[in-house]
Amino acid sequence: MSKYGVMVMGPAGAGKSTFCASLITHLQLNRRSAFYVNLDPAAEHFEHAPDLDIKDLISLEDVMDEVKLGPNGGLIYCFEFLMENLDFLSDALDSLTEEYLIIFDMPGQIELYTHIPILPTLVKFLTNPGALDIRLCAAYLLESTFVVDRAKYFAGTLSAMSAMIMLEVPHINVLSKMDLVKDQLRKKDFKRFITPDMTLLDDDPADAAQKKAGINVDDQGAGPTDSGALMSGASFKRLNTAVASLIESFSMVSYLKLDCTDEDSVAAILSYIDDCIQYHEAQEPKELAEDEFEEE
Ligand SMILES: Nc1nc2c(ncn2[C@@H]2O[C@H](COP(=O)(O)OP(=O)(O)OP(=O)(O)O)[C@@H](O)[C@H]2O)c(=O)[nH]1
Ligand SMILES: [Mg+2]
Repeated sequence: MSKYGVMVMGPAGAGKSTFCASLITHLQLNRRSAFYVNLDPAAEHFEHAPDLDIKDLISLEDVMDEVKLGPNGGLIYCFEFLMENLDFLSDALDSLTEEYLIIFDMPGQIELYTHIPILPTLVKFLTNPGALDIRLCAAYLLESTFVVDRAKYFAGTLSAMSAMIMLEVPHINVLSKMDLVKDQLRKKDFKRFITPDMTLLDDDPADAAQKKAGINVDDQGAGPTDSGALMSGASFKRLNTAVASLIESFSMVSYLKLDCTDEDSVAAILSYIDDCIQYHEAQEPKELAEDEFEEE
């Protein structure tokens, strides 16, 4: 029997846990079952108590105390420990029926999504048809406030693309915290950021600010120290242009918009997730209880 799940990923503070909480609330309001798995060994506060918490297996605090690692090395240690104890996941998830949406709340350390092969192995284990057989969708969140800084936006998009290529499961990319940019950017202007392309660099507000400060951003021949600062000047612009061109040529990333304060927005993201994993196709028609039947 297939199971259904979504793995919520993205950089630190992107709004992953908030989205998981809004998603669970929305599922509950729509009489759907959620199973919330916290895989962040440092997470302390939850709006909905996790049904399964990695901290019951290993906590970052203990690792940092006992193995004397820092927070990032400690996180990698926790995940390596999880990979050696996968029964912790299979024991809890094995009995779930196809009615459930299993929600994995991931940590925000970016190295987990880019250059360490732990996540692909974990995803392979979760989706293996001979074992848990979870139809999994990855949801990669990026903060919508990043659009104000083009360099950040393209760097974030590159990390989303890297996660997409690495995981090989259906994937959606989401610009979170839309309520924070709604007033600054008109809908029409925001549309440009849904599909990243190089034209977004044409009117980079950072260029104007740098020109005002007397930094040369246009000199094609300028070297790496032309501006005196590493994150500005012509060479930095060339780097951004190269990254933007790479993203455009792959043409893999486009974004959905999410505002967790708006239930319709959460519902829209859920319907994309449902489509990706074909959740509805596996559901048995539900019989209504007598009082619900009368209500209908
Ligand atoms: N305005 C606004 N704030 C949000 C939204 N989503 C999350 N936040 C805030 O952003 C901060 C970080 O949110 P989290 O959900 O903890 O982010 P996270 O990605 O789980 O963070 P880590 O697990 O630490 O990587 C919190 O202060 C949230 O209240 C949103 O849709 N709108
Ligand atoms: Mg979190």
